Amino acid sequence: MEVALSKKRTIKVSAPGKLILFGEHAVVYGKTALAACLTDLRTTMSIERQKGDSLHISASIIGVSHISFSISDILSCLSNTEFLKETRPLDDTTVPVVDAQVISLIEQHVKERIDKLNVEMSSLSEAPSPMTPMTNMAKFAYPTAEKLIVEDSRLVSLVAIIYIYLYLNKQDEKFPSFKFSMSSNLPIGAGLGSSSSFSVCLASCLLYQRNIDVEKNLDMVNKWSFLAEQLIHGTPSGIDNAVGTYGGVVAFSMGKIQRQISKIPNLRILIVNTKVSRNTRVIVGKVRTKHDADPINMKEKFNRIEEIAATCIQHFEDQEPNSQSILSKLIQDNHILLNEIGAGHEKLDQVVLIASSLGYSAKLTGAGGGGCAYVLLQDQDEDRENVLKSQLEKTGFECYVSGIGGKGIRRELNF
Ligand SMILES: Nc1ncnc2c1ncn2[C@@H]1O[C@H](COP(=O)(O)OP(=O)(O)OP(=O)(O)O)[C@@H](O)[C@H]1O
Ligand SMILES: C[C@@](O)(CCO)CC(=O)[O-]
Repeated sequence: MEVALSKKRTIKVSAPGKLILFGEHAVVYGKTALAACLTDLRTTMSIERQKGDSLHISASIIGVSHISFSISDILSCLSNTEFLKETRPLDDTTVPVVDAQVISLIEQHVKERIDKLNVEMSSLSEAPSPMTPMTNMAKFAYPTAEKLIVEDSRLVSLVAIIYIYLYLNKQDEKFPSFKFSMSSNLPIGAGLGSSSSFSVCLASCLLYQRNIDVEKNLDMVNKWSFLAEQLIHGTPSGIDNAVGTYGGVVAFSMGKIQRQISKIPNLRILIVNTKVSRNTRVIVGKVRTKHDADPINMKEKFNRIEEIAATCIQHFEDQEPNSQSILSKLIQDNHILLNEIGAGHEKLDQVVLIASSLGYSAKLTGAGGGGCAYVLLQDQDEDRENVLKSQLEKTGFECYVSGIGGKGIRRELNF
């Protein structure tokens, strides 16, 4: 495989968010889940080659309007590790791994850079801060023996960019200088796969820059985006990045897509954001604690969740003309089970209640604990839908309409 640096100056791609129809959390324990990519909610990223010795990152969506890192500074903070010396040809057999020591050093470097920038900026009166303060100071722990605390939720994305950039370019003598820019119309940390769409874009841009034709090597995108997801989430099942990479509607279990579902009915779905911020890593950890305390009971619930997903897949494949009432029941049952395993939140129940008072079914989607739910809309009853939307919005929720299915990773520039 050709791994020379691309001569193209700018690479631009987009990747979709995802909607888990059935099976979140159970999928982390090897069960089958059903998920679809969100046609109209996407993250876009571009990488531009530039002169010099820096990585410049612009990502207002996560509160970073602009920040730059000197590549030689990053390399010198890793000089006592083996990471840069261990080079392997970049082909589809390379399995990227999370190196806790390297991650820790990069993270420290990122923090120091942010602190330095903040000090510099605060000394300039009236100057806009490059780092918008975030109110939600989520705490993360990496999936290794060595527990690292990252105090700011944007930090992990910067660490992921630097780590995967180094990984994919370390076989060269000279590291290229890039400018990364990203934007998104997905809500962040709301269960719609904002992190996976970011991860898929990051992997694709960096692979394109290595001259790898991403559209012909989706398995590589999936593998490298899974690495970014591990940095952000800890122990993801891989469903989110698989949907973002391959697109469509998929049945996923045991780390891979088992089936692309081609015969999907024309589902009309309303996505409702409770605006309760939460973090997937934390909610997955909470479910894990419950599982470890009572594995038999939790496994039984995961089995029931899997049965729900399997019933839905069967209905889609059989092209049942009257699947609405069956789907409604599956949605209600799955939501109850998600509450029982510890993924619920009172605001999500409020969405379900409002929906059911008007004859609709709804369930949480994604990790839960806040974030989003979806409502299955029915025949075109515009008046009733308008009442539903206005009641949800009056309660303080935000509604989105998006198609499901379609393309995963997509080139946005003809490069
Ligand atoms: N557009 C983006 N650009 C850079 N980083 C992002 C972007 N979107 C998400 N992230 C990273 O992902 C983290 C949020 O991930 P999290 O998994 O909690 O939310 P989610 O992906 O929306 O939810 P879920 O995994 O349940 O679908 C953010 O804190 C940030 O580090
Ligand atoms: C909660 C979860 O099942 C879905 C998050 O979008 C976690 C995962 O599969 O990695």
